[in-house]
Amino acid sequence: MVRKPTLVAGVDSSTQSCTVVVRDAGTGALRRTGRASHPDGTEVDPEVWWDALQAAVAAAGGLDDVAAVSVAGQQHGMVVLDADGEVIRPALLWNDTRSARAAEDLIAELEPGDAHRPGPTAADRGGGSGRAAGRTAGAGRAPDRAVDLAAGRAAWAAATGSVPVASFTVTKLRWLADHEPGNAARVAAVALPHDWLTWRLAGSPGLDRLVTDRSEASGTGYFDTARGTYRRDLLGLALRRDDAARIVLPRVLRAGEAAGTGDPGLGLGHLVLGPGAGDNAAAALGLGMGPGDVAISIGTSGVVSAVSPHPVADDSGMVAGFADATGAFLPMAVTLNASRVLDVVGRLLGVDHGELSALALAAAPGAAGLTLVPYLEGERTPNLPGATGSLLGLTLASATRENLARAAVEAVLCGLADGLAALEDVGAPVERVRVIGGGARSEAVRRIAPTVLGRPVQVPEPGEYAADGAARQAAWALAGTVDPPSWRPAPSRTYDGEPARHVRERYAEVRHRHVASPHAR
Ligand SMILES: Nc1ncnc2c1ncn2[C@@H]1O[C@H](COP(=O)(O)OP(=O)(O)O)[C@@H](O)[C@H]1O
Ligand SMILES: O=C(CO)[C@@H](O)[C@H](O)COP(=O)(O)O
Repeated sequence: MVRKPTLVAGVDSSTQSCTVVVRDAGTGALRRTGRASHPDGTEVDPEVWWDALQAAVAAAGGLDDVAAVSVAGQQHGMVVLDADGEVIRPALLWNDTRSARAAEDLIAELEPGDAHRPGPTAADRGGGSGRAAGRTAGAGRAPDRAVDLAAGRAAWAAATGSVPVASFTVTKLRWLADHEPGNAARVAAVALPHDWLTWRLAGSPGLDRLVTDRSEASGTGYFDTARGTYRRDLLGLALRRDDAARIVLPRVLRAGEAAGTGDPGLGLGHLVLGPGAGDNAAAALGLGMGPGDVAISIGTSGVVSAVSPHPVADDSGMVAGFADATGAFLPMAVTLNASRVLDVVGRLLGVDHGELSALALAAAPGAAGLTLVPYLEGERTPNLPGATGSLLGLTLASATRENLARAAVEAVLCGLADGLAALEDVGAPVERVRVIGGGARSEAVRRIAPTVLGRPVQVPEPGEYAADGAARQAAWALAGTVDPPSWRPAPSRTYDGEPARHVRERYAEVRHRHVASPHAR
């Protein structure tokens, strides 16, 4: 009798869509996929993610014959739950910049003495001491602008591994406290998109059954990434609550640790649930990344991430010191403007992605001096949440469709090249660079990337690497082994090209002038 292979599923609940892959647990071979769209917007009712997940599962042929599932998701989104487990308000996503001012306030409020708080925090024991915790109790204190922001940035980097920006959960919680104090007072638990979806798959049991993993916890802004412990004093500081010890935070599972089983009431009782991960950490697992490997993901966000055996803490805020899904670290630089820049320029030109790519490749490097500063949604790296975009260098000669298409591709890649340089500056090992995400489907992106980055890039065959990583994690949780299963890495093609230094130099100069100008904001 031929034994049926064991199947596992991986979910990627990303900004624009939900993707499900079903793979062979032993070999990693792809069996089925399904996809459903998410709505536009930076404020979303989590229920739509649940609906999309179910639609994507159905499109992937269901989970009846699947033994384990794990969920990867867009990072940082604030899902606040009341004591009954009900969502208090729509989630604020990673690309919602309304909490930019809150980020600045929080930076100003943390002092160097608050950075280290080893072991269980005072707040964990139900009390509060020290300056940060004291300010928690003294909720409402206006931030002192005289406090040195540089010292605050250093204190946050030392405390959590990252300097908070509007994307981080901690700043969204401060925004909630300042703008919706009634909602902030009702918060009984804070989850991230993937934590919440895993909890829903388990049947929405008690809040104490919420789980997460290091990669996600490290993106909250209230987790000490190097030590692997929550900083409840920072949670209380953000929410202006002195009872932060009572707020439920998802239990942080070990890499590969099972999160229990699915809900029998939903027909999922046979499923082992994996711990899940942030989408970038899941993609690293899906690509089989190790130290020296870098992934450049061109999705809604532009992400440059590298696996590092050591934690990273960058005071400048260019690099976020996150964790990965295997027990190591995943420092990353993240831009807000990536694939959507190509989408919008394609729309302006009235062309689809293929035609946009052909136009860009028909122009010369540097687009005859036409340079796009692509801050169409503000920007996160560098931290310019209020910035706008700009197109400079228009002349009778440069104003062509080809040059505009090229300027868009070069702009996205220049932002990512700056991120790669920032990772190298903080000592992240950089040996092999791979380009993934929806934007990597563009021939122009693939061919122009090595010229802008100044090094060859590998482009794995088009795939759903975050969902694949989640599937590998599901197989890992099912096997209960120390290491994840060995799956054959996806074949990739190497792209190389003559470095075009002038493109980055011109971009840097134009960007600098634009950001300094009063018209930029
Ligand atoms: N051939 C292509 N060229 C450029 N961009 C593309 C192409 N195909 C898809 N995209 C873009 O990629 C994005 C989706 O990529 P994805 O990595 O799934 O994003 P996310 O994870 O943020 O949801 C969309 O903005 C889409 O328009
Ligand atoms: O905020 C970050 C990482 O810090 C983003 O990378 C989100 O995780 C969203 O990812 P995509 O939907 O663009 O893949």
